[in-house]
Amino acid sequence: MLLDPSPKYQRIKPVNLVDRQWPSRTIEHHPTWLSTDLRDGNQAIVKPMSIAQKLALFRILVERGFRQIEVAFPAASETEFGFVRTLIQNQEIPDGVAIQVITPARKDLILRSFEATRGAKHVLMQLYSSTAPVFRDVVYKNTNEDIIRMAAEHTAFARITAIQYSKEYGTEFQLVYAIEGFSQSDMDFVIKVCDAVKNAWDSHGPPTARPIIFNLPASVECGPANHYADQVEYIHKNLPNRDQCILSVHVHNDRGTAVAATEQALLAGAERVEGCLFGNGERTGNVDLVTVALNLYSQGVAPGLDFSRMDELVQFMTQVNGIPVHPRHPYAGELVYTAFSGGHQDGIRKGLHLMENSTVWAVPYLPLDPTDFGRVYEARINSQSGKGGAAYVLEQSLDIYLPRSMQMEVSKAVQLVSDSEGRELPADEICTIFSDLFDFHDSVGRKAVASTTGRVSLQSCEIHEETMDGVIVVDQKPLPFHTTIQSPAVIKTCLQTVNGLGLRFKLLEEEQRSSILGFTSLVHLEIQSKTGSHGNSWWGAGRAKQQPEATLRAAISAVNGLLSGKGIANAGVKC
Ligand SMILES: CC(=O)SCCNC(=O)CCNC(=O)[C@H](O)C(C)(C)COP(=O)(O)OP(=O)(O)OC[C@H]1O[C@@H](n2cnc3c(N)ncnc32)[C@H](O)[C@@H]1OP(=O)(O)O
Ligand SMILES: CC(C)C(=O)C(=O)O
Repeated sequence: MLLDPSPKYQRIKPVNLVDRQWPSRTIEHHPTWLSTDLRDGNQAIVKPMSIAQKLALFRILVERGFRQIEVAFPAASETEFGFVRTLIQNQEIPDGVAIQVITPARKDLILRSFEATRGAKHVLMQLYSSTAPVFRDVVYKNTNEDIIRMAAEHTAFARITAIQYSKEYGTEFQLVYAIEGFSQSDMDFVIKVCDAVKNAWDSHGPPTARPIIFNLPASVECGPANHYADQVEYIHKNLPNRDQCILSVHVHNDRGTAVAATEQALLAGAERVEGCLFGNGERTGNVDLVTVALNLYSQGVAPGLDFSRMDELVQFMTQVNGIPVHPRHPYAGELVYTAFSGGHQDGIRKGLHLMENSTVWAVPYLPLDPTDFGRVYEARINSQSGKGGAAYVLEQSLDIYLPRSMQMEVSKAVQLVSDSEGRELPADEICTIFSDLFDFHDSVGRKAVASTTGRVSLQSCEIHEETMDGVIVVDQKPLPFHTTIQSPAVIKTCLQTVNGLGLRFKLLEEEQRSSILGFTSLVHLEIQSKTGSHGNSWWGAGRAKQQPEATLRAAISAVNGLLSGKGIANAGVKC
């Protein structure tokens, strides 16, 4: 790299825009979208798509809501030409969907493009030529006058050809004129070219119902997004007959600001956006239509495109383009609805709980609801995670909702493993850690059933209408019991049964919850010394089809935990 890059790289000269309006506007409606996945996306991949692949993608684009689709560069190859023919001959283009094809301003290629579209209903015929000095001097090696003449002549040729093909095949042709290199051009010169194009189109046939679309690309994004918006606003304000034209933008992502440039251009007066799904396309790609659309969605603006089955789309596009979607890609990446860090997990979990009673999305760290796109929020647990993350995993995996002190104990145990082993802990392992820690008895038997290794276990229990009988084994000695089924009575019976151990247990708290999985009980006991002084406390967890059994299992688990030396130091000595 150069210490001083200024002699090599010249700064783009911003347009002199007086009384700029776009910064204080907001976007209220979605633009007209055009997907160029089958053209710009396809011209920039190692193995361009086959006709079958293009057809599958075309159907997906239609299904996801695109009404304008650039399908090919027909003059490029037999495959491109053949694809357009296939679409038309097989009647693949639904009513209301317009196909776009692109051609350079060269008569033979324009003709070939018209030939490809024979018989289609509504065709957007996109011609392109450049107004940028670097193209004029390096590629065309001509003058500004030549550029204007070239644009006008080829537009006139396209108009005459369009009239002829319309007569023969009933096709409605709409002109799209792309000013290649727009953002590197002088804006007054762009206006001259656009004006010449419009005059050529209008003067070579009767008025057309569909307005000309002027496509204003950042063919190479080489200036800041705000400069691009200024350029678009300049055209918007100064183009003659502005109300008879549509302004379209087509931004590449060379500076990584294609989305910002597109959004700002919409504020500045653009009405139509061309781009690709997930930002495919030449070099750094075209603007990502998924991001632009979902940025609107996140502001409460209906985007007119459907991304509700995001993973399917990612999978399809990855396979057809041979280019993966980055795990952190906005809205679509594998990791964008995932939190590893404790603070984020805590905020998201609290937010999701509050959303159960709210309709306005307000979840910290999650700008949108992943379920809108067929995704779910994932808390993934490593050494950066806190209690909220593990608690969320248990809620999702075991349908178990822990009080704060239990969460803290689980978190300590999880942290011990994840930090010492330097790895992520999968949900199953977290369930096992929890089950082992709190001797979780799940007699419903869904997941993670801890085997009872404690001194106390439940051998049998039978629940009648009002009472419960059974046998608790204490140090291998079976002890029958009989109790009413209310929780305090059940816990009391359990504690009386284990009295023979010579220890005193006191009930501190009990929590119950029912769901389709059964009843879940959490019992918090304190162990007390013979003199009655307070010792540590510990929780037990139990689940069963009937509440009294769940409570009994939880009480036994808590006793076992305390007997094995586990304990939260509450108020006194560790027993
Ligand atoms: C910015 C964009 O993405 S535009 C789309 C670009 N996409 C593609 O190029 C994919 C398909 N392209 C092709 O199949 C071929 O390049 C073709 C059929 C268009 C032309 O092929 P060739 O005749 O072999 O020309 P080649 O590609 O080597 O060079 C381009 C020629 O077109 C000229 N040209 C470039 N842009 C334009 C234009 N907008 N209008 C007219 N001529 C142009 C160049 O000056 C050059 O002319 P030259 O041969 O007199 O120097
Ligand atoms: C020709 C236009 C549409 C284009 O693809 C570009 O300039 O990038």
